[in-house]
Amino acid sequence: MSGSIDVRGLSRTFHTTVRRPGFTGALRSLVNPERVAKQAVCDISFDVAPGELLALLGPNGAGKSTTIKVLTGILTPTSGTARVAGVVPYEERERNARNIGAVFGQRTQLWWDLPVRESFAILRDIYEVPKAEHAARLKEFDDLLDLSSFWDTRVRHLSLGQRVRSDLAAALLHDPQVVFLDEPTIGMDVVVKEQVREFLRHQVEQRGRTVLLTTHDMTEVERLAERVVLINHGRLVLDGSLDEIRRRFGSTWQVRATLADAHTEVQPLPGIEVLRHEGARVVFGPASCEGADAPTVHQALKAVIERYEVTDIAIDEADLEDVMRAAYVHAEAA
Ligand SMILES: Nc1ncnc2c1ncn2[C@@H]1O[C@H](COP(=O)(O)OP(=O)(O)OP(=O)(O)O)[C@@H](O)[C@H]1O
Repeated sequence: MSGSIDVRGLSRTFHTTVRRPGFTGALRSLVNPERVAKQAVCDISFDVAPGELLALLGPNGAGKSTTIKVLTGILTPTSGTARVAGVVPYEERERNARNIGAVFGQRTQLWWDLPVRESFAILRDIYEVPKAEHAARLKEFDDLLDLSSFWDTRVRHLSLGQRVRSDLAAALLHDPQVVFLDEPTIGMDVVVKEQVREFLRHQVEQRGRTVLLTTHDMTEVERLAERVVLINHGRLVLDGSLDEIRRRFGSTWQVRATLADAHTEVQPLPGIEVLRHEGARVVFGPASCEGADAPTVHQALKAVIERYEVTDIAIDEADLEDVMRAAYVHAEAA
Protein backbone atom coordinates (compact mmCIF):
# COMPACT_ATOMS: atom_id res chain seq x y z
CA MET A 1 0.00 0.00 0.00
CA SER A 2 1.15 3.51 -0.72
CA GLY A 3 3.29 4.89 2.08
CA SER A 4 2.95 1.92 4.41
CA ILE A 5 5.62 -0.30 5.97
CA ASP A 6 4.88 -3.98 6.44
CA VAL A 7 7.31 -6.29 8.22
CA ARG A 8 6.49 -10.01 8.58
CA GLY A 9 8.56 -12.55 10.49
CA LEU A 10 11.77 -10.68 9.71
CA SER A 11 15.04 -12.26 10.82
CA ARG A 12 18.64 -11.38 10.06
CA THR A 13 21.67 -13.35 11.17
CA PHE A 14 25.24 -12.12 10.80
CA HIS A 15 28.14 -14.53 10.52
CA THR A 16 31.44 -13.23 11.78
CA THR A 17 34.88 -14.69 12.18
CA VAL A 18 36.29 -14.76 15.68
CA ARG A 19 39.89 -13.61 15.93
CA ARG A 20 41.81 -15.68 18.43
CA PRO A 21 44.18 -13.74 20.72
CA GLY A 22 47.94 -13.52 20.18
CA PHE A 23 50.15 -14.15 17.16
CA THR A 24 49.63 -17.94 17.00
CA GLY A 25 45.92 -17.35 17.56
CA ALA A 26 45.85 -14.99 14.60
CA LEU A 27 47.67 -17.59 12.48
CA ARG A 28 45.23 -20.31 13.56
CA SER A 29 42.30 -18.01 12.75
CA LEU A 30 43.77 -17.52 9.29
CA VAL A 31 44.17 -21.26 8.64
CA ASN A 32 41.09 -22.47 10.48
CA PRO A 33 38.67 -19.54 10.94
CA GLU A 34 36.06 -19.93 13.66
CA ARG A 35 32.69 -18.60 12.49
CA VAL A 36 29.98 -17.48 14.91
CA ALA A 37 26.40 -16.57 14.11
CA LYS A 38 24.70 -13.55 15.65
CA GLN A 39 20.95 -13.25 15.26
CA ALA A 40 20.50 -9.48 15.18
CA VAL A 41 16.78 -9.54 14.34
CA CYS A 42 14.57 -12.51 15.14
CA ASP A 43 11.09 -13.05 13.72
CA ILE A 44 9.74 -9.54 14.12
CA SER A 45 6.47 -8.35 12.61
CA PHE A 46 4.94 -4.87 12.71
CA ASP A 47 3.45 -2.35 10.34
CA VAL A 48 3.31 1.39 10.02
CA ALA A 49 0.28 3.03 8.44
CA PRO A 50 0.62 5.78 5.84
CA GLY A 51 1.01 9.14 7.59
CA GLU A 52 2.04 7.55 10.90
CA LEU A 53 5.22 8.22 12.86
CA LEU A 54 6.44 5.14 14.68
CA ALA A 55 9.35 5.10 17.11
CA LEU A 56 11.37 1.89 16.99
CA LEU A 57 13.00 1.64 20.40
CA GLY A 58 15.34 -0.71 22.20
CA PRO A 59 18.61 -0.83 24.10
CA ASN A 60 21.99 -0.73 22.34
CA GLY A 61 22.42 -3.72 20.07
CA ALA A 62 18.69 -4.57 20.07
CA GLY A 63 18.47 -4.74 16.27
CA LYS A 64 16.98 -1.35 15.35
CA SER A 65 19.59 -0.31 12.77
CA THR A 66 19.57 -3.79 11.25
CA THR A 67 15.79 -3.51 10.78
CA ILE A 68 16.15 -0.08 9.16
CA LYS A 69 18.92 -1.37 6.91
CA VAL A 70 16.61 -4.12 5.64
CA LEU A 71 13.81 -1.61 5.06
CA THR A 72 16.11 0.73 3.15
CA GLY A 73 17.39 -2.14 0.99
CA ILE A 74 20.95 -2.10 2.39
CA LEU A 75 20.59 -5.59 3.91
CA THR A 76 18.73 -8.72 2.80
CA PRO A 77 16.86 -10.61 5.54
CA THR A 78 17.81 -14.18 6.39
CA SER A 79 14.09 -14.98 6.46
CA GLY A 80 10.76 -13.18 6.53
CA THR A 81 9.60 -10.33 4.33
CA ALA A 82 9.42 -6.56 4.29
CA ARG A 83 7.49 -4.19 2.08
CA VAL A 84 7.88 -0.43 1.97
CA ALA A 85 5.25 1.47 -0.01
CA GLY A 86 4.44 -1.84 -1.72
CA VAL A 87 8.05 -2.53 -2.75
CA VAL A 88 10.33 -5.28 -1.41
CA PRO A 89 13.31 -3.05 -0.62
CA TYR A 90 16.17 -5.56 -0.98
CA GLU A 91 14.75 -6.92 -4.28
CA GLU A 92 14.05 -3.58 -5.95
CA ARG A 93 16.58 -1.25 -4.42
CA GLU A 94 16.28 1.49 -7.02
CA ARG A 95 12.49 1.58 -6.97
CA ASN A 96 12.59 1.57 -3.19
CA ALA A 97 15.12 4.43 -3.17
CA ARG A 98 12.66 6.64 -5.07
CA ASN A 99 9.96 6.04 -2.44
CA ILE A 100 12.08 6.53 0.65
CA GLY A 101 14.36 9.04 2.33
CA ALA A 102 16.84 7.97 4.99
CA VAL A 103 18.98 9.76 7.53
CA PHE A 104 21.55 7.92 9.60
CA GLY A 105 22.49 10.45 12.29
CA GLN A 106 26.10 9.28 12.47
CA ARG A 107 26.80 9.31 8.73
CA THR A 108 26.20 11.67 5.86
CA GLN A 109 24.97 10.96 2.36
CA LEU A 110 26.24 14.35 1.17
CA TRP A 111 29.39 14.95 -0.82
CA TRP A 112 32.08 15.81 1.71
CA ASP A 113 33.99 18.28 -0.47
CA LEU A 114 31.03 20.06 -2.03
CA PRO A 115 29.01 22.95 -0.67
CA VAL A 116 25.64 21.71 0.58
CA ARG A 117 23.69 23.44 -2.18
CA GLU A 118 25.67 21.60 -4.85
CA SER A 119 24.90 18.27 -3.18
CA PHE A 120 21.22 19.23 -3.33
CA ALA A 121 21.55 20.00 -7.06
CA ILE A 122 23.17 16.60 -7.71
CA LEU A 123 20.35 14.86 -5.85
CA ARG A 124 17.83 16.87 -7.88
CA ASP A 125 19.38 15.48 -11.08
CA ILE A 126 19.62 11.92 -9.74
CA TYR A 127 15.96 11.89 -8.74
CA GLU A 128 14.92 13.92 -11.82
CA VAL A 129 13.04 16.51 -9.77
CA PRO A 130 11.80 19.41 -11.97
CA LYS A 131 13.77 22.62 -11.27
CA ALA A 132 10.79 24.71 -10.13
CA GLU A 133 9.60 21.95 -7.79
CA HIS A 134 13.12 21.58 -6.37
CA ALA A 135 13.41 25.33 -5.77
CA ALA A 136 10.01 25.49 -4.06
CA ARG A 137 10.85 22.55 -1.79
CA LEU A 138 14.24 24.00 -0.95
CA LYS A 139 12.56 27.27 0.02
CA GLU A 140 10.09 25.39 2.25
CA PHE A 141 12.93 23.43 3.90
CA ASP A 142 14.99 26.60 4.34
CA ASP A 143 12.08 28.25 6.16
CA LEU A 144 11.87 25.32 8.57
CA LEU A 145 15.53 24.36 8.93
CA ASP A 146 17.33 27.65 8.29
CA LEU A 147 19.65 26.09 5.70
CA SER A 148 20.63 29.16 3.72
CA SER A 149 22.88 30.44 6.51
CA PHE A 150 25.33 27.59 5.74
CA TRP A 151 24.38 25.97 2.42
CA ASP A 152 27.30 27.53 0.57
CA THR A 153 29.72 25.87 3.01
CA ARG A 154 31.48 22.61 2.17
CA VAL A 155 29.93 19.66 4.00
CA ARG A 156 33.25 18.82 5.71
CA HIS A 157 33.17 22.23 7.45
CA LEU A 158 29.62 22.00 8.80
CA SER A 159 28.83 21.59 12.48
CA LEU A 160 26.99 18.40 13.43
CA GLY A 161 23.63 20.19 13.72
CA GLN A 162 24.10 21.91 10.34
CA ARG A 163 25.16 18.63 8.74
CA VAL A 164 22.16 16.66 10.00
CA ARG A 165 19.75 19.44 8.95
CA SER A 166 21.34 19.31 5.49
CA ASP A 167 21.05 15.51 5.47
CA LEU A 168 17.38 15.72 6.41
CA ALA A 169 16.69 18.15 3.59
CA ALA A 170 18.70 16.01 1.15
CA ALA A 171 16.74 12.90 2.15
CA LEU A 172 13.41 14.63 1.52
CA LEU A 173 14.13 16.71 -1.58
CA HIS A 174 12.66 14.08 -3.90
CA ASP A 175 9.49 14.07 -1.79
CA PRO A 176 9.54 10.41 -0.65
CA GLN A 177 6.46 8.84 0.92
CA VAL A 178 8.40 7.02 3.63
CA VAL A 179 11.22 8.40 5.77
CA PHE A 180 13.66 6.39 7.91
CA LEU A 181 15.57 8.21 10.60
CA ASP A 182 18.20 6.40 12.64
CA GLU A 183 19.00 8.58 15.65
CA PRO A 184 18.66 11.81 13.67
CA THR A 185 19.23 14.24 16.55
CA ILE A 186 22.09 12.46 18.31
CA GLY A 187 24.55 14.97 19.76
CA MET A 188 22.55 18.07 18.77
CA ASP A 189 21.89 21.04 21.01
CA VAL A 190 18.34 21.53 22.28
CA VAL A 191 17.49 24.36 19.91
CA VAL A 192 18.48 22.41 16.79
CA LYS A 193 16.77 19.28 18.15
CA GLU A 194 13.54 21.20 18.48
CA GLN A 195 13.95 22.64 14.96
CA VAL A 196 14.40 19.13 13.55
CA ARG A 197 11.39 17.82 15.50
CA GLU A 198 9.26 20.69 14.21
CA PHE A 199 10.36 19.81 10.68
CA LEU A 200 9.43 16.16 11.20
CA ARG A 201 6.05 17.06 12.69
CA HIS A 202 5.43 19.17 9.59
CA GLN A 203 6.35 16.25 7.34
CA VAL A 204 3.94 13.92 9.12
CA GLU A 205 1.04 16.23 9.92
CA GLN A 206 1.03 18.54 6.90
CA ARG A 207 2.60 16.35 4.24
CA GLY A 208 1.24 12.95 5.36
CA ARG A 209 4.65 11.26 5.27
CA THR A 210 5.22 7.92 7.01
CA VAL A 211 8.17 8.06 9.40
CA LEU A 212 10.07 5.30 11.17
CA LEU A 213 12.38 6.74 13.78
CA THR A 214 14.92 5.20 16.12
CA THR A 215 16.13 7.19 19.07
CA HIS A 216 17.33 6.84 22.65
CA ASP A 217 15.90 10.28 23.45
CA MET A 218 12.61 9.87 25.29
CA THR A 219 11.76 13.56 24.94
CA GLU A 220 11.87 12.99 21.21
CA VAL A 221 9.52 10.02 21.52
CA GLU A 222 7.15 12.01 23.70
CA ARG A 223 7.10 14.96 21.29
CA LEU A 224 6.80 13.00 18.07
CA ALA A 225 5.45 9.47 18.38
CA GLU A 226 2.02 8.16 19.21
CA ARG A 227 3.02 4.55 18.82
CA VAL A 228 6.19 2.70 19.70
CA VAL A 229 7.61 -0.71 18.92
CA LEU A 230 10.14 -1.99 21.42
CA ILE A 231 12.70 -4.62 20.46
CA ASN A 232 15.18 -6.36 22.72
CA HIS A 233 17.83 -8.90 21.68
CA GLY A 234 16.33 -8.80 18.18
CA ARG A 235 12.83 -9.77 19.32
CA LEU A 236 9.75 -7.59 19.35
CA VAL A 237 8.57 -7.29 22.92
CA LEU A 238 6.02 -4.49 22.74
CA ASP A 239 3.92 -2.74 20.13
CA GLY A 240 1.48 -0.14 21.35
CA SER A 241 0.49 3.46 21.72
CA LEU A 242 2.40 5.62 24.18
CA ASP A 243 -0.75 5.77 26.30
CA GLU A 244 -0.99 1.96 26.49
CA ILE A 245 2.66 1.65 27.41
CA ARG A 246 2.31 4.30 30.10
CA ARG A 247 -0.72 2.47 31.48
CA ARG A 248 1.15 -0.83 31.51
CA PHE A 249 4.55 0.26 32.78
CA GLY A 250 4.03 3.78 34.06
CA SER A 251 2.87 2.97 37.53
CA THR A 252 6.24 3.89 39.02
CA TRP A 253 4.67 6.82 40.83
CA GLN A 254 5.20 7.79 44.43
CA VAL A 255 2.78 9.56 46.74
CA ARG A 256 4.52 11.53 49.51
CA ALA A 257 2.26 12.35 52.46
CA THR A 258 2.76 14.16 55.75
CA LEU A 259 0.41 12.74 58.38
CA ALA A 260 -1.40 15.01 60.86
CA ASP A 261 -0.38 12.60 63.66
CA ALA A 262 3.18 11.25 63.53
CA HIS A 263 2.15 8.28 65.72
CA THR A 264 -0.42 6.94 63.27
CA GLU A 265 0.08 3.26 62.48
CA VAL A 266 0.64 3.08 58.72
CA GLN A 267 -0.49 0.01 56.80
CA PRO A 268 -0.28 -0.83 53.10
CA LEU A 269 -3.45 -0.19 51.10
CA PRO A 270 -4.85 -2.41 48.32
CA GLY A 271 -2.22 -2.38 45.56
CA ILE A 272 -0.19 0.24 47.44
CA GLU A 273 2.98 -0.34 49.46
CA VAL A 274 4.62 1.78 52.13
CA LEU A 275 8.04 2.53 50.66
CA ARG A 276 9.33 4.73 53.50
CA HIS A 277 8.00 5.85 56.84
CA GLU A 278 9.82 8.33 59.06
CA GLY A 279 7.76 10.07 61.75
CA ALA A 280 4.93 11.91 60.04
CA ARG A 281 6.39 11.44 56.56
CA VAL A 282 5.27 8.45 54.52
CA VAL A 283 6.05 7.54 50.93
CA PHE A 284 3.62 5.18 49.16
CA GLY A 285 4.26 3.39 45.88
CA PRO A 286 2.58 0.72 43.75
CA ALA A 287 2.76 -2.82 45.15
CA SER A 288 3.51 -4.11 41.67
CA CYS A 289 4.50 -2.19 38.57
CA GLU A 290 2.23 -4.24 36.37
CA GLY A 291 -1.17 -5.80 36.12
CA ALA A 292 -4.72 -4.60 35.80
CA ASP A 293 -5.08 -4.25 39.59
CA ALA A 294 -2.25 -1.73 40.01
CA PRO A 295 -3.89 1.56 41.02
CA THR A 296 -3.24 4.69 39.04
CA VAL A 297 -1.53 7.57 40.81
CA HIS A 298 -4.88 9.35 41.09
CA GLN A 299 -6.56 6.30 42.67
CA ALA A 300 -3.62 6.02 45.07
CA LEU A 301 -3.90 9.70 46.00
CA LYS A 302 -7.61 9.26 46.74
CA ALA A 303 -7.01 6.07 48.76
CA VAL A 304 -4.32 7.71 50.92
CA ILE A 305 -6.43 10.80 51.62
CA GLU A 306 -9.49 8.68 52.48
CA ARG A 307 -7.53 6.41 54.84
CA TYR A 308 -5.24 8.91 56.60
CA GLU A 309 -5.52 12.43 57.87
CA VAL A 310 -2.79 14.30 56.00
CA THR A 311 -1.49 17.86 56.26
CA ASP A 312 0.45 17.74 52.99
CA ILE A 313 0.50 15.44 49.97
CA ALA A 314 2.51 15.40 46.73
CA ILE A 315 2.90 13.03 43.81
CA ASP A 316 5.87 12.13 41.63
CA GLU A 317 4.67 10.62 38.39
CA ALA A 318 6.88 8.42 36.25
CA ASP A 319 8.32 10.20 33.24
CA LEU A 320 8.69 8.36 29.94
CA GLU A 321 12.32 7.54 30.76
CA ASP A 322 11.09 5.59 33.86
CA VAL A 323 8.28 3.98 31.89
CA MET A 324 10.64 2.72 29.20
CA ARG A 325 13.12 1.53 31.80
CA ALA A 326 10.31 -0.54 33.38
CA ALA A 327 9.38 -1.85 29.92
CA TYR A 328 13.03 -2.82 29.24
CA VAL A 329 13.28 -4.59 32.61
CA HIS A 330 10.06 -6.46 31.78
CA ALA A 331 11.44 -7.37 28.33
CA GLU A 332 14.69 -8.62 29.87
CA ALA A 333 12.80 -10.83 32.33
CA ALA A 334 10.40 -12.22 29.67
N1 LIG B 1 27.47 -6.26 10.00
C1 LIG B 1 27.38 -6.89 11.16
N2 LIG B 1 28.12 -7.99 11.40
C2 LIG B 1 28.01 -8.64 12.57
N3 LIG B 1 27.18 -8.29 13.57
C3 LIG B 1 26.43 -7.21 13.39
C4 LIG B 1 26.49 -6.44 12.17
N4 LIG B 1 25.60 -5.39 12.28
C5 LIG B 1 25.03 -5.50 13.49
N5 LIG B 1 25.52 -6.58 14.16
C6 LIG B 1 25.12 -7.03 15.50
O1 LIG B 1 23.72 -7.17 15.52
C7 LIG B 1 23.18 -6.70 16.76
C8 LIG B 1 22.15 -5.62 16.49
O2 LIG B 1 22.82 -4.45 16.01
P1 LIG B 1 22.05 -3.11 15.58
O3 LIG B 1 23.08 -2.17 15.05
O4 LIG B 1 20.91 -3.47 14.71
O5 LIG B 1 21.50 -2.61 17.01
P2 LIG B 1 20.80 -1.23 17.40
O6 LIG B 1 19.53 -1.60 18.10
O7 LIG B 1 20.71 -0.33 16.23
O8 LIG B 1 21.83 -0.67 18.46
P3 LIG B 1 22.26 0.86 18.85
O9 LIG B 1 21.13 1.45 19.66
O10 LIG B 1 23.48 0.64 19.71
O11 LIG B 1 22.55 1.60 17.58
C9 LIG B 1 24.36 -6.25 17.60
O12 LIG B 1 24.73 -7.29 18.46
C10 LIG B 1 25.46 -6.01 16.57
O13 LIG B 1 26.73 -6.23 17.12
